[in-house]
Amino acid sequence: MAENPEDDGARMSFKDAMSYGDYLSLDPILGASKPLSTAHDEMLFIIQHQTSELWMRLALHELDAARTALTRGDFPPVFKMLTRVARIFEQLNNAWDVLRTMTPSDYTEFREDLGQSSGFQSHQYRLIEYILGNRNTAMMRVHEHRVDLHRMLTQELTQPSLYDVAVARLGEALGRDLPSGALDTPHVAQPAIEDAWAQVYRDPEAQWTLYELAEKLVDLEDYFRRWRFNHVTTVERVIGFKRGTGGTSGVAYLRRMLEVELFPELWNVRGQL
Ligand code: HEM
Ligand SMILES: N[C@@H](CC(=O)c1ccccc1NC=O)C(=O)O
Repeated sequence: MAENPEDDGARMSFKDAMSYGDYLSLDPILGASKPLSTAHDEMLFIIQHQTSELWMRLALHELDAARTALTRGDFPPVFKMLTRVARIFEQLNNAWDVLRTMTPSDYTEFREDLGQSSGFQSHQYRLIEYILGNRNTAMMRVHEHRVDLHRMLTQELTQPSLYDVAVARLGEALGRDLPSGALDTPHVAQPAIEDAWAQVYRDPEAQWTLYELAEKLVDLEDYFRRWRFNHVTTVERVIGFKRGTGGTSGVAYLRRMLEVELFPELWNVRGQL
């Protein structure tokens, strides 16, 4: 006889109680995948982006809380949250395997329907970059028509980045005065910061907590770089060297973005150990 979960005590009526779908707001979530064309692969394209945005939402939640904890010098939760963010990026990196099943022929069927929309206009992606310290304000203009989103980005730039806060903790622990940099420009490598990290790496036992923080940040950037690399490789595979719908040169633009370093001193220091 087939199993009837009711016999095992499962609640079967949700007329008067919150159900799974209620709790997760599945009606709006699932109702939001709305292909514009009849092309079979457009659903894949939409779901891929929507799930990415949900994971980015979680990454932002974690990064913001990590920054708050790091500001008060509470390291253990910071480590836990940064590990989770690296795992989220790993998840996003693995997701490219699904999207790669879409060929150029499949994509061409609906690319025109995308108009001039592009991932370039993802405000959450930009917020992640801003919170990590890559604060290129030129990227904000595409959000001018959305006052609420523009305000979120502007508000992010009023706070020190996660990396700025990490450097502040580093300076404190070593008793050194380290440069703090501007809030509204991308972080630029500073020899004094590199030297401070070098002190940590030369004697990890003496500053174990900062050593662990440094490695968590490197790990995070490592996964982030892999995301950028997977993106540009997928883009080349699917649209070759066509211009992007967002108006950039496409692959050439994305290749330049591969050169962006979030925590440059942490990479540079490796050469001097
Ligand atoms: C077939 C799949 C994809 C293609 C052909 C593609 C293409 C492009 C191109 C050409 C650009 C440059 C901007 C432009 O001119 O449009 C771009 C930027 C971007 N795309 Fe994609 N993309 C794809 C999938 C994805 C996915 C799955 C995401 C995940 C959310 C994503 C997120 C982004 C982001 C965040 C940018 C801005 C990058 C930056 O400014 O550094 N893309 N994409
Ligand atoms: N920039 C892409 C279009 C694209 O990928 C896209 C379009 C709308 C929403 C998300 C997108 N994904 C990433 O850029 C292209 O040029 O084909």
